[in-house]
Amino acid sequence: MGSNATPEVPEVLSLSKLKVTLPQDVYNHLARQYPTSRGVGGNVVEVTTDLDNILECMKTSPAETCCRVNLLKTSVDEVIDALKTHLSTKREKNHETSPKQEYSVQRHDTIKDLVIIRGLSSSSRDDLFRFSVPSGAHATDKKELLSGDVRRKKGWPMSHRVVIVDRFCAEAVLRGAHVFVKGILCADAGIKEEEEVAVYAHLSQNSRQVPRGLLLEHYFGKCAFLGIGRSCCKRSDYFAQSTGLGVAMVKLAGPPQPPLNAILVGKIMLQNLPSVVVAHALDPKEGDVILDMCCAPGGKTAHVASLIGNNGLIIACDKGRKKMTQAREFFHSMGATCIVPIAADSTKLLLAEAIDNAPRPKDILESATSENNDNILKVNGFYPESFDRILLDPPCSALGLRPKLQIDINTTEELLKHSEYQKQFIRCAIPLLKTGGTMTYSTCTINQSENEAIVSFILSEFPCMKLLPIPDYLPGLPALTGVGLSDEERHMIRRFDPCDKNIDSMGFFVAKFYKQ
Ligand SMILES: C[S@@+](CC[C@H](N)C(=O)[O-])C[C@H]1O[C@@H](n2cnc3c(N)ncnc32)[C@H](O)[C@@H]1O
Repeated sequence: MGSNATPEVPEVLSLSKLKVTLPQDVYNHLARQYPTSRGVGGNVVEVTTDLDNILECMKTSPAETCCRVNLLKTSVDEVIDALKTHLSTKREKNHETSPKQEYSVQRHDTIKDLVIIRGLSSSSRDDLFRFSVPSGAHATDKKELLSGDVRRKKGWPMSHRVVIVDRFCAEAVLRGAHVFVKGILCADAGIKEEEEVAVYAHLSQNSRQVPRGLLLEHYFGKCAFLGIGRSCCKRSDYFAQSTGLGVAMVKLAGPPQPPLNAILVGKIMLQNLPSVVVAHALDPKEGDVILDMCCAPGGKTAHVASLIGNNGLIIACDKGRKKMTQAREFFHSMGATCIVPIAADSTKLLLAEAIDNAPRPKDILESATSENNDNILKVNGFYPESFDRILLDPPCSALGLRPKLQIDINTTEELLKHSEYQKQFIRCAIPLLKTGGTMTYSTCTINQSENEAIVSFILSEFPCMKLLPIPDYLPGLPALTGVGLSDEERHMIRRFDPCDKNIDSMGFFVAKFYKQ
């Protein structure tokens, strides 16, 4: 930098001041999809929304935590009792109460295996940014920090030393995780074990990288305040170790998240509400032969097994072999014995035209072997008309996931590529489905071209496929207008907006089809 250049200063923001942005053409593409209101139908309510509201809500986690109860191992009542006891017990040793956060634990109004946990204090603690928190026993020795006016001018707190984490770590923290050392990029000098620190998320601008281990005075990036935590080790250990806890979060700038780590393992699964809606929309029956085409990490597959009490056959497929070995472990931990994991490209699972006496899925599995001694069967595919139900939850732009502090999509073409890939799964799924069978399609994106436009594609390209109404007891909004779906069709679908005041959840889409 030349001597006349303005010295760089970091951009230090509170979560409420942070704006999640999109490249202009992506913004325009999405903004065109959002009319100002949608109709009312069943338990579906009218909503006025726009893309800016959605982007604003994306920064924080949903205020409610959803625990899906694994009915294979426990009951909803047992889970509610255990969660109430757990959340009312002091956890000072783990730094998790200061002051103690109260939570309500309730059965969901209409979904039989869902328990909702909600923090009872104000939903957001962005005010912490002003550092009005009283200095506790572990507060920083302020004298050490008051040395520089520079520090104040740069916008760093005078009351706490600072730790800056990468974005992925930051998003996990806003969902209730602690900071693991490998997520820490930069920290003030002199941080001691047990010291209270202010934690920030680094948001890279123009792909600007921050080398791990940087001292705070050398940091000039853009960052947002996440909350206050207690350091689990001294500063040098952050960067000397590759695993372990770096900072235990004490107060979050976003909605409080209940501490549920390692609680009721195998008996509950933390899932977002719309993800729970998917298996209920599929409505599996005992004895069904079901294909889950994109199953990893496996939350929805395990849910389907829970709903049929292991009485049926679920073939769970994902392209990644490693993902499938992990999914197999997960299914085992959930007691989901009716799931057979396979690793394959689901867009290529369709074998030749229907043949007389074609082997059924069960026969194909019985004659398959595992190539790598990892119990993942090698299967080349299945014959047409093989499955009673198909669950298709394909890769998508994930523009509904929360919290999201930054969006990685650069062009509209990237969005359009997702929908082309989704169509490949559909072209394979429909012949594999039995006549009279049903298919549930879901994504975790708000992008209409991967949602409503895919429904239109299925209805126009495959006359054998009809939309089926998702039952009224399952919450959600109707589909967007603009891609030729009738009002009746839009109300058969469930869409979830991140900014919906009635269901504070992530962006999601679920549609169900019948093959006639
Ligand atoms: C949205 S995720 C599925 C999440 C999963 N249904 C759940 O609830 O845990 C999409 C998955 O599709 C997988 N995938 C991508 N391309 C695939 C392909 N051609 N065949 C099978 N799986 C694929 C990815 O590996 C990823 O795990």
